[in-house]
Amino acid sequence: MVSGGCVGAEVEVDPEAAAAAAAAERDEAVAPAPARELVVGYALTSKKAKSFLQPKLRGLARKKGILFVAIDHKRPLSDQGPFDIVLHKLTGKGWQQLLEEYRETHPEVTVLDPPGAIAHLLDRQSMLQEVSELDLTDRYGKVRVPKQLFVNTDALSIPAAVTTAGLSLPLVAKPLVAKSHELSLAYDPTSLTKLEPPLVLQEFVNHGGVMFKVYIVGDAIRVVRRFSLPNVDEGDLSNNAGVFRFPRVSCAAASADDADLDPCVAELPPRPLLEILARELRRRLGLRLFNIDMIREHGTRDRFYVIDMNYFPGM
Ligand SMILES: Nc1ncnc2c1ncn2[C@@H]1O[C@H](COP(=O)(O)OP(=O)(O)OP(=O)(O)O)[C@@H](O)[C@H]1O
Ligand SMILES: O=P(O)(O)O[C@H]1[C@H](OP(=O)(O)O)[C@@H](OP(=O)(O)O)[C@@H](O)[C@@H](O)[C@@H]1OP(=O)(O)O
Ligand SMILES: [Mg+2]
Ligand SMILES: [Mg+2]
Repeated sequence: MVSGGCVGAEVEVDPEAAAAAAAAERDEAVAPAPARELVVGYALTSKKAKSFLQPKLRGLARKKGILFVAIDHKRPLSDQGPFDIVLHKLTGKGWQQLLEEYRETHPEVTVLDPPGAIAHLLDRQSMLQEVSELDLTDRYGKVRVPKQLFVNTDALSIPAAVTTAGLSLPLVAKPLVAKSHELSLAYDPTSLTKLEPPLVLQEFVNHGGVMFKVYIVGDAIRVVRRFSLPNVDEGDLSNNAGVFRFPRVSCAAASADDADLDPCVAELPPRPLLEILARELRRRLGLRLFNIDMIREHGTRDRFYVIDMNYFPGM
């Protein structure tokens, strides 16, 4: 290993690492070169390209014969490439149309994922529909969606609409557009009239302040714990009035993987349950690259709720 990051710093060589590097070089020399490079065209914002295409990933990919090539999203894709895979997370209408045309004329290219399927996750009204229809119950647990209501009327009519729909306070108010992360918590009927539709109101489910982020990449599943909002009790309900805004909570939340947590709260959802859920959602949504935010209802072992899904999230 080489220590000292700045130019002119003294370089110290770790003999073990140097030997390993030399061995790897030898292996590379004798290993057969990949038959052909796999070209992955990517259309991402510069922020996303930076967070996703880190040097380590590029290096690993190169070793496996995978090359990442930036796509110019303003030019027809047929004039670029050729690509084996197109990886994208841009939302403009012009881009969507270019991509659809390309999909029709290039069925041999894997587009990750079809724009129509992604659109389903970009709207919080349709986002959780498949989880709700799946209504998964097996011997490992149940997976539900919190009761929710889409609101696109005058804010003054929200309390009545909430009563009619049978939703209980507190409610999490989420902007309809999933790219917006300006969420809030409303404890009382009056604060509901201060919200700004269009939005989705979701019953707040107590879950002990820990959530599970389940990442799905094709057949692979990875789960991590993150801190989340704490439980709300009866006292909080009677003592709090107003709208509590909590923008970008998931970005602020630290990983809860190494924390000293109550095991009943921290236990990861059972793997077989996640496998069925991921397989079914992949099939029903037609997506291969997304994540599911899950919580366990506090005081239960096996009742889970899906509260959010994101296309091509930060991994
Ligand atoms: N129904 C709910 N019950 C309890 N807590 C919730 C509920 N919905 C959201 N939360 C809490 O609020 C956080 C943000 O909600 P959500 O994940 O829907 O927002 P988001 O802005 O789409 O997040 P992301 O950055 O993951 O896209 C969750 O991570 C969780 O801590
Ligand atoms: O950059 P992007 O637009 O993809 O931002 C995504 C972000 O990933 P990044 O870390 O790669 O930026 C993710 O963050 P972490 O959960 O990993 O903290 C997550 O918040 C997604 O919900 C965001 O996607 P969006 O909901 O806005 O589409
Ligand atoms: Mg989320
Ligand atoms: Mg989200």
